[in-house]
Amino acid sequence: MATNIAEIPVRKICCIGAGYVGGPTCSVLALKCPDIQVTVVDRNELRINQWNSEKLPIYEPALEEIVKQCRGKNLFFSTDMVPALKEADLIFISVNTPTKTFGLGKGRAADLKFVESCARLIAEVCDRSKIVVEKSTVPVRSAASIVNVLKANTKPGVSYQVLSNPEFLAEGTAVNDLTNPDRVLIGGEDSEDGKKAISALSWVYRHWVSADKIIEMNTWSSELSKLAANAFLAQRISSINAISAVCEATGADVSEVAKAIGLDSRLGPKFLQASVGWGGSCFQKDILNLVYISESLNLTSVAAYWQQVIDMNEYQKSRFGERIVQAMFNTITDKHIAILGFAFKKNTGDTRESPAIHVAKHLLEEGAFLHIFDPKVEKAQILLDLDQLDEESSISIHTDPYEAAKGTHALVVCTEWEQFITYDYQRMYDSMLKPAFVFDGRKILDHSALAKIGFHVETIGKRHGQSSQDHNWTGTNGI
Ligand SMILES: NC(=O)C1=CN([C@@H]2O[C@H](COP(=O)(O)OP(=O)(O)OC[C@H]3O[C@@H](n4cnc5c(N)ncnc54)[C@H](O)[C@@H]3O)[C@@H](O)[C@H]2O)C=CC1
Ligand SMILES: O=C(O)[C@H]1O[C@H](OP(=O)(O)OP(=O)(O)OC[C@H]2O[C@@H](n3ccc(=O)[nH]c3=O)[C@H](O)[C@@H]2O)[C@H](O)[C@@H](O)[C@@H]1O
Repeated sequence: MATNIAEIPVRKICCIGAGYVGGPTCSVLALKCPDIQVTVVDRNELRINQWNSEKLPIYEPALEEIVKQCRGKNLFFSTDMVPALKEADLIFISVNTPTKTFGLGKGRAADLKFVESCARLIAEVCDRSKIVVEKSTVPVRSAASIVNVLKANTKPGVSYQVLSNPEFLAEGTAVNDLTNPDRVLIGGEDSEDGKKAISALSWVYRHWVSADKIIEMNTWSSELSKLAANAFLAQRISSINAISAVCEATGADVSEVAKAIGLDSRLGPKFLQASVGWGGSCFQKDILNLVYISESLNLTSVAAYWQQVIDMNEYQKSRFGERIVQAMFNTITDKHIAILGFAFKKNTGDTRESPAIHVAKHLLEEGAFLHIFDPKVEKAQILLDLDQLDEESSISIHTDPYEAAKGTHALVVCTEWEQFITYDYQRMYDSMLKPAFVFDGRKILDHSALAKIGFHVETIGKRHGQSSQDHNWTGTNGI
């Protein structure tokens, strides 16, 4: 007889995918739910070995302590997927959903092959009913495909409920975001079994999240909300970055403009930090996915609107690289440049879609030698990102920022690491070639202090050498 979903108590959870989402999410889940056994499985043996070792595969503040506290008690990492899936009452699918690199939708659509292979494996091995939760970010209506694959391969007497439960954590603050989420979305089928499955997952979150933050909705709304949230966040940064270009051309200061905008309570101050451009594994791929979905639905104006958010980001990254060359007398051939920060943001070692990659490649193409320092990114990763596996001659990777700066013509800040703010820039200046430049792509340094030392300073959204009352510029409209 088929097990009814209503009869499934959640005692054991299995999560497929031990990445930036699966690892931290399940670690916090295990910490907050001592009555639930959580097993994170992955086919990548190296990654699983790292989760079981002293040095975790990813860096996230406070994560190591949680893993150490729960691992071996109610938190397990394993490559042995079949028993973990068979035993679980609830399964999270938390695998990567990258942009397709070939075939229909190449360069834009999300590749769901990993999600589909999880659904196939679940149906093949499980002999009792389960709740399957889509944690990965997926195109709207993906749950329907998962249901189809499960139904077509299900063993007799077994049934599934598929829920959408997108993740909103940001890297570098994952533990805090998971512990204190703004909201938890749970999308499910509008049926009795669907509602029971939603209640079961809701019960898991209720161990530490208050009921008012757990939002139940239809599956498609939940899937689309995730793509929309990322698109809105990236759009805000692209918007302030677009304004930064206007500031540089007019004498306005983007920090002052951002402050003024953010004080409007309807807009709020967050995600208005102008930068060298946004990076990370998800904004680009999720917006491309939204563009592709819109085009597929013949919503061409909608597609063009969101595409512009990406185009503006490309423009910003290129603009910064060009500005470095221009300021250094229009040539950087054979010049030595130190790059401070290679991760896509502070407090992570992740370099996926990092703007630093774009800037570094631009400088290399112009013939510069790069001296790169990042507190958390491994040397091998930087060389891989810059396609420099065989030939290292134009790049040196440093473990000390002062060594990276020594003998260079310029410092280029690509990541907003807090320790960069308090470095001894006089010491760096003394060891550099003159004139010595600073290009602050994150607007984190004290520019007047740097100018006093003798640096030529350039930053985003502000003219070089501009005083706050410089009103001499005359715009093209004569004002
Ligand atoms: N990185 C982030 O901050 C966030 C990511 N997301 C979404 O979460 C999903 C996962 O992202 P990440 O954790 O960053 O990816 P990731 O690449 O770090 O980890 C995914 C893991 O899944 C494993 N995997 C893939 N197919 C598998 C299979 N068939 N069987 C077993 N293991 C398999 C891979 O080996 C990899 O270790 C994506 O859809 C992403 O868009 C959502 C919110 C935040
Ligand atoms: O789906 C995802 O992967 C996640 O994507 C982002 O998180 P993440 O990419 O980890 O980091 P963010 O803090 O959003 O930063 C993204 C990029 O924007 C840049 N940024 C951010 C804020 C800002 O004001 N200016 C700015 O340039 C950051 O430096 C970084 O390069 C979202 O913030 C998460 O909610 C979401 O879950």
